Amino acid sequence: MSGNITFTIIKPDAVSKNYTEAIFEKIEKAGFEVLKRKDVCLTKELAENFYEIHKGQPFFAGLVEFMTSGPIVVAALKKGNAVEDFRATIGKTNPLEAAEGTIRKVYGEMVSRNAIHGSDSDENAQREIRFFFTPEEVEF
Ligand SMILES: Nc1ncnc2c1ncn2[C@@H]1O[C@H](COP(=O)(O)OP(=O)(O)OP(=O)(O)O)[C@@H](O)[C@H]1O
Repeated sequence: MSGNITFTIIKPDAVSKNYTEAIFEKIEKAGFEVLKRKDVCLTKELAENFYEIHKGQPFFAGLVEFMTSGPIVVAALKKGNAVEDFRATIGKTNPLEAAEGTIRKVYGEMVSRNAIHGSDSDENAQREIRFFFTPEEVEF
């Protein structure tokens, strides 16, 4: 059975264009409760750890550079079937292929600047929440 918590990052492209509040409005309209959010600046080392699964991909260095190029906003979200539902809400990785009305379609530019991240499994949602929040911050 799938869990009711997922994790998101508003990426530097969206934050620098002041899309953050509009994106959170869209997230809440889609039925998600924002349990906790905070502003973060990733170091190169943290970004490399967060995306370690993509180490070796041709886009890895660019991804790390992009994710460290400015502030991000991270958040834990709650809704039934959270992971799957949130990935439907944000749309496909490439904004050019994302469905109309999805967050990446509306706010993303291209695959390397796609505005938002959403966890791809319950296990990764927990890992990513622990990566960014202290245990005290996520006593939901
Ligand atoms: N071919 C690519 N070129 C450039 N960047 C890419 C490419 N594929 C993926 N990325 C970047 O790496 C991130 C992680 O890729 P992944 O395949 O995990 O996609 P995702 O699960 O949809 O995205 P995210 O993990 O950010 O929610 C993408 O969000 C995107 O920013």
